Amino acid sequence: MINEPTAVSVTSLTRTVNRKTILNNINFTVDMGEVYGIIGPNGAGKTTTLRVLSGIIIKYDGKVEIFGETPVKAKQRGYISYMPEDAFPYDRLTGIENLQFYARIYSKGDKKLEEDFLEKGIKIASLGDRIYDKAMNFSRGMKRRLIIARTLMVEPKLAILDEPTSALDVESAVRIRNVIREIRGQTTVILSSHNMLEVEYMCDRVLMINKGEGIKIGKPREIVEATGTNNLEESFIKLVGED
Ligand SMILES: Nc1ncnc2c1ncn2[C@@H]1O[C@H](COP(=O)(O)OP(=O)(O)OP(=O)(O)O)[C@@H](O)[C@H]1O
Repeated sequence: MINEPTAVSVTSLTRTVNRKTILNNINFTVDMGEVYGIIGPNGAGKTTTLRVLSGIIIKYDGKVEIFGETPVKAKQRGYISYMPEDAFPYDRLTGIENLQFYARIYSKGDKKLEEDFLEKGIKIASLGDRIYDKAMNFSRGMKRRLIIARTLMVEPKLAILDEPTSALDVESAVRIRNVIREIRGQTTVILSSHNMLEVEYMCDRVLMINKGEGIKIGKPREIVEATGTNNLEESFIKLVGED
């Protein structure tokens, strides 16, 4: 069982590519079981931050610890389940075959665990009988639900979701937001979004970033109150304007 109070700690994270600073001295910590949002406009550095946390980008300055390990070590230990923004299912497999494939890999021969993962995945995907259909016949929202299910069903210590609800219709986005809210407290989740309004609903705390720099950290309601605005979107505009 998970005991550590701090799941993720990021200190002075800086990434420079071809002399261009993409992330500039980013600092934040994520508590166990928290749903943490990294929010900012296009090009702010959200995906880069998540790719560092996932152990995919290994060239950076600063210190990043995931359950006390480097991201690469945490990935090797199977602590992290990462959903890239452009993740897609295997089109030629049915929905359930997609889930079975991952359940088998992550359960490492433990049949009972494999069944548990699959059962959980079916529930999260909530595709009804369509789960027996080939993924190529799914709508964008159905595909995303399948990918989210695949990411979360394996009960990772840390789930990293890049723009989990982007480009989805209202119904699919609401379903996914509810899934994320439901796992709050059980799984530590870090997600990115440029939809600041939905983040208010999903996240315990947020890190606002703009042009590679952290501009505010806090609970959505506290940020809104401190900035004297009506919502996070207005807060962001006010904070960036004051920059
Ligand atoms: N390997 C790279 N080489 C050069 N520039 C890069 C590289 N990776 C990212 N960038 C630039 O760094 C900035 C941040 O990119 P990133 O993808 O992290 O932003 P983002 O906040 O996720 O944006 P979006 O919401 O559009 O996905 C962008 O200006 C991007 O073009």
